Amino acid sequence: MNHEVPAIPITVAVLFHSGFGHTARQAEAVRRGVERVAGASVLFLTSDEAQGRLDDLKLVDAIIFGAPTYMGSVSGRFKTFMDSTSKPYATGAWKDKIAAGFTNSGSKSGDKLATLTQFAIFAAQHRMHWVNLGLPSGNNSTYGSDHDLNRLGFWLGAAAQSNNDQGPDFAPPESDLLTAEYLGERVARVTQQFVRGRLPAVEGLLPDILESTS
Ligand SMILES: Cc1cc2nc3c(=O)[nH]c(=O)nc-3n(C[C@H](O)[C@H](O)[C@H](O)COP(=O)(O)O)c2cc1C
Repeated sequence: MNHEVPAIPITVAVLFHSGFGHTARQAEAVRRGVERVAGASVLFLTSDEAQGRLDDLKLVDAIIFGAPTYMGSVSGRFKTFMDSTSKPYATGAWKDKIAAGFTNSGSKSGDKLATLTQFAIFAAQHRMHWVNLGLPSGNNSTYGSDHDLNRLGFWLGAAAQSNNDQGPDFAPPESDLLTAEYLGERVARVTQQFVRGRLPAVEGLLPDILESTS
């Protein structure tokens, strides 16, 4: 029996800020990952645009948050967006949506974990379900390299690093963009599984699955 998740239509918002274009490259990679999944479409918004699109965000199934790490936290412009969401917070408009996050910074660590943690707490305050990166850490052995997926070794979300003297045409490197793509695809697949679980129309599938595993 085929256990592939059927192509359930879902919308995933990729919602990000980028001051100089590096995190925007990462956001585009997340978008490509989502779009690889049949049935998934993307609402691609900067955090400035998103402040005027809160009604549209009510309708999406998942939101992937992205920002550069500035001074050990999300950028100020992204925080302005966060603080503009008190209405969906109060009404529970994002409750039970899927959430995930990504960040990029100049240093290999750069305190990116603080930014990913900030996204996860923000999602929890909105009563969303956090999805982690789902990759083992790369580049942590004698046969590892900077070409590995998750070369920076984060689990909470996707991390990227852009050398401070390189523009967004050159940074972040391909491995970080592929890591971001992986996150986008993972979130889309998890979202489909979650949405499928709430669909009364597919209840009939359950006995088949139980039979084949018993
Ligand atoms: C105000 C400011 C604060 C920054 N703080 C950090 C930091 O805490 N850690 C770090 O590794 N890089 C830091 N950087 C470097 C940026 O994270 C890096 O240049 C990143 O690629 C910028 O992404 P963007 O082009 O999407 O804005 C900072 C840059 C700026 C402008």
